Amino acid sequence: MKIVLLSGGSGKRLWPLSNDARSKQFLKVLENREGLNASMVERVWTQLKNVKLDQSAIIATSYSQVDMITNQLGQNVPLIVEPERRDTFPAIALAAVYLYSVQNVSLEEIVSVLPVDPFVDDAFFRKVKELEPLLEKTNAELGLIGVKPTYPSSKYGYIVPLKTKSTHVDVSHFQEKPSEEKAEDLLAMNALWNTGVFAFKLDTVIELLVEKGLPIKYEELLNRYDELPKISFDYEVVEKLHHIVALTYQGYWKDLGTWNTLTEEMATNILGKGMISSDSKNTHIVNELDIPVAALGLKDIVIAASPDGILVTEKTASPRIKELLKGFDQRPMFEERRWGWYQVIDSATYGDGQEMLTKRISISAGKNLSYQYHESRNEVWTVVKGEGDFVLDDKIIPVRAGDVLRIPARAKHGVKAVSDLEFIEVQTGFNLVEEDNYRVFEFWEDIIDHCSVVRK
Ligand SMILES: O=P(O)(O)OC[C@H]1O[C@@H](O)[C@@H](O)[C@@H](O)[C@@H]1O
Repeated sequence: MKIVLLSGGSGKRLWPLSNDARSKQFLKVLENREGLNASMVERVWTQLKNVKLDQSAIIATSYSQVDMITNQLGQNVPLIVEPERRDTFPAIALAAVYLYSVQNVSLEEIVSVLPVDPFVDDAFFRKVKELEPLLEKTNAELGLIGVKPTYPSSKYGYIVPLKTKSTHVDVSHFQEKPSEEKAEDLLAMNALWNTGVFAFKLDTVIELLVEKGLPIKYEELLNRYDELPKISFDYEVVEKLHHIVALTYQGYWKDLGTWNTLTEEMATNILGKGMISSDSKNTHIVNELDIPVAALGLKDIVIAASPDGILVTEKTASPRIKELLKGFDQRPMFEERRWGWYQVIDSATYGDGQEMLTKRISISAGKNLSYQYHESRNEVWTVVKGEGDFVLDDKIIPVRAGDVLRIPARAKHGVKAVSDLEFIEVQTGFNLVEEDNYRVFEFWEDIIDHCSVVRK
C-alpha cells in the first residue's frame, strides 16, 4: 500500500499563527513524548513510523510549504510538489499520476490518501492498514474511515451506511458538508463523520482522469495543472461513487483546525511569554512575540499573538475568524525557510512611493541563502551574530558580527552561515515583496563552482 499525506491548505482558522506561508500543520503547539514542542506534521510522521507506514509514504504539498516540511521532517522525505495551490481533487490527481507514471507503481496497488492534521492515536494508522485487505476483498471503488459524530456539524463529510456488517460498513452514499438540518437527518440514519482518509486502487483514479480527458503523464499534468478545477476530492469524486466501503474507528480522533479544538490538546495554558490570573478559567495564551501578554479574570478565551497580528476570541466563536479575515490581505510577517527563519520588524511606504522594509534574518550553521538578485530593491545587511561566507557578484568574502554589507539592485548575492548567523536587513526601493527574488543557484556547492569558474 502507498500512503499519500496531503499537506495543503493555509489554515486561516488559526490566524495569526497560521498565514499563507505557515499552515496550521507546522505550528509547534503540541507536545511530543519527550515533552518537546511538536507540530501536527511532526506528530503524524512519527505515528506513520510507529506503524511502519513511513517507508511507503509520500507527501503531496505546494511549493510554499516545501521549506517548512524539510525543516521539520528532514531533507529526505519524498515530496510531490503542486505548482500552485488548488484543492484536494487536483492534488490527489497529481499524486496518483506521479505514482503511476514516475514511480511505475502498479495499477493494482492500493493508495491511501491521508490528511496531515488528524489528532489521533496510533490505532488510527493501523486502521488505515486494514483498508488494503478490505478493498481487495470487496473490490469496492473507495475505502473510507468513519468516526461516530458527536453533533450535527456542517463542517464534515458524512458516510451514510447501507448495511453495517461485522467487518465493515457498506456505504449507501457520501455527503460532503451538509447543512445542520440535513446533518440531523444523517445522524438519524447512523451516518459517520468522514476522517478524510481515501483508499483506492490506483487504477480507479487513473481511469477517472482518462474519462475526464486529463493527462496521466506527470509532466503533462503538471503543465496543465492550472486547468484543473479548484474542487475537493470529496465533491468531485467521493459524492459520485457508487461502491464505497468504510471502517469505523472508535479511538481518539479530533480535528485540530480551530483554536477551540487545538487548545484542548495543548499541554499547557501558556505558550510563550504570558501570565493568566488564577481566577481565569479555561483560558489560553499562545504568544510568539517577545513582549508578555497578561490575561485577567477571563473565561473560555484564547489570546494568540504573532508578528502577523493579535487575536482575542471567545473559544466557541473562534472558528469564525476565517469569515472575519475575508478580504484582509497582508504579507507574511514571519516565515520559516529551509535555511532558518525571518521576521519583518518594520515597514513603511513614503509619499513618493519609495518603500522601506526591515527584516531580522536567522540562518542555521551550515545552511545558505540562495544566490540571487532583486530587480527593484537595494539591501543593506548588518551582521549581528555569528560568522559566514558572503558572496557578492561572484566574489566570496568572510563576514562576522559587526560587518555591514551593501547589496545594490541586480547585484547577485548569497551567504552561507559558518556558525549560526543573524543579520538585520534593510530593504529600500519599490515592490518590496518576496517574489522580487531571482534565484541563480540554490546549493552552496553550485555557487562555489560558479564563482571559481568565473574568477579564473
Ligand atoms: O531565496 P532564499 O534562499 O529563500 O532567500 C530569500 C532571502 O534572500 C535574501 O537575500 C533577502 O532578499 C531576504 O529578504 C530573502 O528572504
